[in-house]
Amino acid sequence: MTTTLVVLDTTERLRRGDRELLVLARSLGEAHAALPAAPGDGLLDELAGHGVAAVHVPAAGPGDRLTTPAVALAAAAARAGGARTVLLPNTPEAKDVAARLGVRLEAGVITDAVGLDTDLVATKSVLAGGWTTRCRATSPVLVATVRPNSVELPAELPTELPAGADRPAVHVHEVEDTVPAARVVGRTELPASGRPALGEARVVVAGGRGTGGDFGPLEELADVLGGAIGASRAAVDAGWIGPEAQVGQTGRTVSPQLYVSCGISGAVQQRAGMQTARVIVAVNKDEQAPVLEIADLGIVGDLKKVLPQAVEHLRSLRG
Ligand SMILES: Cc1cc2nc3c(=O)[nH]c(=O)nc-3n(C[C@H](O)[C@H](O)[C@H](O)COP(=O)(O)OP(=O)(O)OC[C@H]3O[C@@H](n4cnc5c(N)ncnc54)[C@H](O)[C@@H]3O)c2cc1C
Repeated sequence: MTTTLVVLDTTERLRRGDRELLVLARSLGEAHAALPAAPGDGLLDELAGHGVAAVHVPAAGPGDRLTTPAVALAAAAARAGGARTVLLPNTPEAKDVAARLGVRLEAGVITDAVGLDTDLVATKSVLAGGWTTRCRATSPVLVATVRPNSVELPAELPTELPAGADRPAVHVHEVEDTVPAARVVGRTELPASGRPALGEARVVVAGGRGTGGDFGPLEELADVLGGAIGASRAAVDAGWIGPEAQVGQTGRTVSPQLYVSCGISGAVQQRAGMQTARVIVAVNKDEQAPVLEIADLGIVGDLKKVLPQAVEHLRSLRG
């Protein structure tokens, strides 16, 4: 049975994106996980529930160094476990780890995957989302970063140790990390919005110049749907919303189940960040807007009228 190593950056609970990687790893064979520090029993139980056979941790925590500790650990864990595939999230930090890990393991690296089949053929959305391609590494080891919301999760998600199951074996690695690295000199917490993180949200409601700067109706819709708020660059440049909300070529890439585009024309740079959404709903008052070419459902109308109606309808459906 081949082994797949999943590189996670949590030591507490699994997030949805972590679970997707673990489900994908199990579909390929035996799953191992690399964690930045020793996990608590709760996390070990969750990992056991996902069928993880072994957990790899460093003898010393990551300290204030960026990237290189994770690379050193993942390389040691991949070698020790004989991993054929290493899976990581699709975050900028994890892509940085993936690139360096590819060098260390002499592995082919595939980023932005939206699927990976049992023959290790990855599906990618490329050229600003205009093409879907399939590719495969010719090296013995594959390192891949996978976009969130690419893997269907089972309806029942294990959160505790299944009856009769053992906790995964924990392997501690003395990793030598002598490579020069950037150091963390300070941290600023983003204010909590109560909404899911944009990169992992299953629903994204995004606004552009057409909002005129009023994101209130979008926030109401996002809250009814349990979604995150995104934005076009025009909205960010206008100062209506922070840059962390920007979706597109120079912003975040999102791949939610549902992307509701509101008052966004659908320029190619915006599409680059959202075209792999499973369902795209666009609200635009211009029936010629390019976004309507890629929308599964297009609503031609003023978002200030359409969105409150949608919110009212959704609320009435939920009683
Ligand atoms: C190098 C580069 C990188 C870029 N990166 C990004 C990026 O990462 N993300 C990004 O988004 N853009 C990016 N852009 C900018 C991109 O080209 C567009 O300029 C931008 O996406 C336009 O934003 P918008 O659709 O909100 O605004 P507009 O293009 O002005 O569109 C506004 C839309 O709102 C509609 N509208 C107006 N009023 C209403 C209303 N009341 N109700 C409903 N609809 C209404 C209009 O019909 C129109 O379609 C980049 C550009 C460059 C050159």
